[in-house]
Amino acid sequence: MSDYQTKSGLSVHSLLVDFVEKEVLPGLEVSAEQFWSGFAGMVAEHAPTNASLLAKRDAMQSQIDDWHHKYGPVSSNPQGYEFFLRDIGYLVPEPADFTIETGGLDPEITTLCGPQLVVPVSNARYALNAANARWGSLYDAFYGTDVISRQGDIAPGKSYNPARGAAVVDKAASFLDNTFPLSAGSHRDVTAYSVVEAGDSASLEITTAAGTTALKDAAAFVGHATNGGKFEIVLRHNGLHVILVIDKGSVIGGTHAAGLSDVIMESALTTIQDCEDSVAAVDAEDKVGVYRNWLGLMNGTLQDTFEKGGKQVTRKLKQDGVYTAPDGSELVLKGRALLLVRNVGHLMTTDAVLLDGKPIGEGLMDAAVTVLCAMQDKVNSRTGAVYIVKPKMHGPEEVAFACAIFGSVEKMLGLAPNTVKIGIMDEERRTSANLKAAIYEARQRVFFINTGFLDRTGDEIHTAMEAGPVLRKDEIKNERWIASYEDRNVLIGLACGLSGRAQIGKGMWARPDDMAAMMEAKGGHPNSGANTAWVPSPTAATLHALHYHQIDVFAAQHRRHNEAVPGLTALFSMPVQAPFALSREEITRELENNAQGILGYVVRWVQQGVGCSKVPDINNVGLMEDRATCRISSQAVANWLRHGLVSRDEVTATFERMATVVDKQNESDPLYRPMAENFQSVAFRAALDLALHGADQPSGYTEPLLHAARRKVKVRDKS
Ligand SMILES: CC(=O)SCCNC(=O)CCNC(=O)[C@H](O)C(C)(C)COP(=O)(O)OP(=O)(O)OC[C@H]1O[C@@H](n2cnc3c(N)ncnc32)[C@H](O)[C@@H]1OP(=O)(O)O
Ligand SMILES: O=CC(=O)O
Ligand SMILES: [Mg+2]
Repeated sequence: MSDYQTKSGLSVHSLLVDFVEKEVLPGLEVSAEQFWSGFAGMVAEHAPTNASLLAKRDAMQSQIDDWHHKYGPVSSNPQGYEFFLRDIGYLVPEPADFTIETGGLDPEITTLCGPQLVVPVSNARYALNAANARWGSLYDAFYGTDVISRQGDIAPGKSYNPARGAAVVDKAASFLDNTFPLSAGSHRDVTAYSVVEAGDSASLEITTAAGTTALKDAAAFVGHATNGGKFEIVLRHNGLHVILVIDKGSVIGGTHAAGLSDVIMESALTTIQDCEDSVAAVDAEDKVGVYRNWLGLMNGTLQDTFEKGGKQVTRKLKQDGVYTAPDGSELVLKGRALLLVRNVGHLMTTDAVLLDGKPIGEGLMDAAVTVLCAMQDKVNSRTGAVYIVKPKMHGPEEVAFACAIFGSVEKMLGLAPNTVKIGIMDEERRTSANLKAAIYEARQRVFFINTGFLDRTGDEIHTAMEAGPVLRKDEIKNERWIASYEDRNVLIGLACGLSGRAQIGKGMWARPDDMAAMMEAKGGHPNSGANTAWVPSPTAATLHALHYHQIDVFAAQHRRHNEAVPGLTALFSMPVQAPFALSREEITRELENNAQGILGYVVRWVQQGVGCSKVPDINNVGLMEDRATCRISSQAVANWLRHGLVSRDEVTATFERMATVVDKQNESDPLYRPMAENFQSVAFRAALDLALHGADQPSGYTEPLLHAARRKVKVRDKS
């Protein structure tokens, strides 16, 4: 029996047909006929444009390659380079000043500022955790990370260390003193937090050894409730809630004079459920798995049962919190982050659906199916909006194309125009260089712009592949081009009126265990005028939330409003280095570092379908690796190969050597198959090919090789 069924002229994999017809459509006022015929129409309409946009990327890249062959690096003639880019249509005319017009957005997007968590939606356990990461324990975040020293008396140890606990309570008290100062004294000395009712209103009374005091800003007290025997006091600052949990019966509360057992922070205001770079979804089976989780997040039914700490745990979406406001009215606090979904970009195709026997654009399918699932939204947007984050678009034309796709989806599903909002990832060079025009194309539906600096770095290397050898990957980050890219994004966003209307976001913190360093670095994000920034985990969200109490983002945006936007010369200033500026040892070490990262990431992707992993670098620092970070490493090696800093044999030998290191790192994983035993294995070959053939990959993307390898392994494992 064929795996495919004919639906309005498309061949659709039965797994997708069943999912759509049996799991998504029931309960919606969309018939199967309406969905498939609408989908077939939109695929037929958009497939040719999709193909021509991809062809244009390749054509422009080869023109840029030719320019470098003729003139060398950009620095040889910056004005000539810019002129050339205009001439080939890479740079387009800037539109006149305008203000975005998007309506119907939730406050988490427009008026609240806070962390944005990203999670692979394919992993239900993590996806649920990420949705629930709206609220996080500050005590746990302090205790469990290096924001409090892990050395000496306050080291964590195997069981609870009361000295570390005391350091946690002390640090939390400092946060409370800075954010919710008392009229007299310190939160450190509080012996009782009590809600006192007087007539129709209630107030927060605070007692210290010196007597009775209160919050300096009495209006910061916004609610209270008794939940499961714990008394909870809700405070608000910069729009974000903080909950003081009073529980004298608990281990921690029992040691605190006022019984303060935790401080719960409003943490991930928004969470991106990712169908893209943190996910390995290569066929109909995988894609349906991804969509099923997204559906469950939308209709509130997703749950996952797993073992943790020797116990079976079932994780579900959190309910909203209900409190009593000081005036006696009800205060409802949303239990979950506002969920956004990242679709894939315009590049890849999927054989889950065939048109004339050929795979269709995966982005077309993602748009249709993720929006259809979102029509079952019972727990997410209060305005009925659907938030799609669209990655890897090259320039305004591709943004306009994404908007046209969303428009077609709205039409086929009977949704009002502009129900589907777009988050523009500024992560390809042509988008950065034409950002104002790109935002203009989406002005009626844009809900965020953000700097995906990881993909952006990969694209920078790939675009300038022929210009000369690139710097080491950590050095690239410190160059002027990236500072100007970050600044341009904020300043152009402000000029287009995003302040108070949409998010201006910053990128990922890719060292998930280095939270002290994150706290140093990420304060710069709100301070630069970004109202959100990506974090890799719920704990990171709770910690990064502290920054939004320290910094008033709208004031920062106001401060920057009239700052001049850096010009294109700075944006195109990525240097190339003299071929022999590095010692042999430095070259070998960098090559080893890249090889280890690529292998460590790719092997789990290909063998196990894990799209995002924590992989140790050469200094044994755990790095979040996804397709974007892998793009950087593979493009960096490909570039050095192209310019003769390393030879093909050297690259191969290094990958073989590092395979042994990666095998050792994974030795406790029962599902892992060592690579050093067989250098012809699919995983090893895929990793090596990403480097050896990196220069030939479209825009330097990793997914074509990764998908092909994973599909091979899936077929082999099944047979
Ligand atoms: C360039 C880009 O596109 S960046 C965007 C794509 N990247 C991402 O989405 C990164 C998301 N982060 C992750 O996937 C993970 O944090 C990783 C892979 C980096 C590390 O994962 P692990 O090695 O499993 O982390 P670790 O063991 O420290 O922590 C696991 C715990 O943290 C939770 N956790 C970790 N990351 C997340 C997350 N992003 N969302 C929700 N929960 C998370 C897990 O649920 C788990 O808790 P549980 O046992 O209660 O379920
Ligand atoms: O998607 C994010 C990036 O940095 O790339
Ligand atoms: Mg990216």
